Amino acid sequence: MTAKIIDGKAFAARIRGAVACHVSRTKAKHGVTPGLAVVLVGNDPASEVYVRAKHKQTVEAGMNSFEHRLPEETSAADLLALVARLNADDAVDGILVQLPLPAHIAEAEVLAAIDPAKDVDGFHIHNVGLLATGQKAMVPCTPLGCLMMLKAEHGDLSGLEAVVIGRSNIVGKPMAQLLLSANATVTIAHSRTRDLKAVVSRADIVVAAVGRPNMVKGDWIKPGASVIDVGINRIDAPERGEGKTRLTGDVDFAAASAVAGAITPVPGGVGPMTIACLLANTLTAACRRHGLAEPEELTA
Ligand SMILES: Nc1nc2c(c(=O)[nH]1)N[C@@H](CN(C=O)c1ccc(C(=O)N[C@@H](CCC(=O)O)C(=O)O)cc1)CN2
Repeated sequence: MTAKIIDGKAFAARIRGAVACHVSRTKAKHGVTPGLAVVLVGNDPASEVYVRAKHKQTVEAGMNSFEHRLPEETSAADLLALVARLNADDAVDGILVQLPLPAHIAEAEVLAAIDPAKDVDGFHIHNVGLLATGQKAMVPCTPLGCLMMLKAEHGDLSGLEAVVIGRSNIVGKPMAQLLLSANATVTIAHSRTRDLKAVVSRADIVVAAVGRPNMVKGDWIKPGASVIDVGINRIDAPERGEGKTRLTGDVDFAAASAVAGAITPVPGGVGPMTIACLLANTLTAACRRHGLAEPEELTA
């Protein structure tokens, strides 16, 4: 079997289009322009790229973008003071603090300071709890994007065997909760899982989010399974010239795509969905804050 390649770039473009449509309606009918505030502390080059892309795509969707760039040496107190101002700012519907933060700032304390209603990352413990108990929450962007792709592939996920490899708070755990809410039978595998190959090979859905290049082998995949590769690993690429690098996922793409039914590539798979879902979450947060109908097709 040769797998269908799930085109995350095209999927994300469709979501951004749907967000833009909703935004133009909320502006015209209700005079509400959703606003997203993104906070970047320091100069991490990858974070710079993501924050620039967030600003551009937010503006393209017709929303207000408020960018806050703070120096590396910013104190936790100053960052918390900015978060408090954004919480109180009525023009701001969504707040995102770009991760990772510099080592001297405790991430958990900053995430806990964000108003849960504006927590478009879905990382606040309040939203984590709502998601875990099957209630309406702000859902983390990357798992939300993965769920959208899986629903587009399968329709109903009821009864399917899903294996999530990785137990991070940002991807693995919320992904498992979403799959469970969609009535899949869910296993979370991790670094201590015994016989990972056996666990993965019974899955109809594999979500790999471990951050280890090409860890999931082609002969682990059940024929016809859907494989969602969340890993974005930069590795050396001497074949491209001296000192060159390239991105690769957590899955051995060439081998897995000969067996799977559908698979996401890296780059161009899950990555672009993360920002598209951030825009969707910002619109959802704005609708909830202003008592407007939510864009059902853009939520979990
Ligand atoms: N507060 C947050 N911080 C971080 C998150 C997050 O969801 N919230 N996720 C990641 C970074 N990220 C968005 O912030 C992100 C990562 C990757 C992509 C993406 O489109 N990747 C492309 C490849 C890009 C490249 O060439 O480098 C792809 O996979 O095709 C978008 C957003 C960590 N921090």
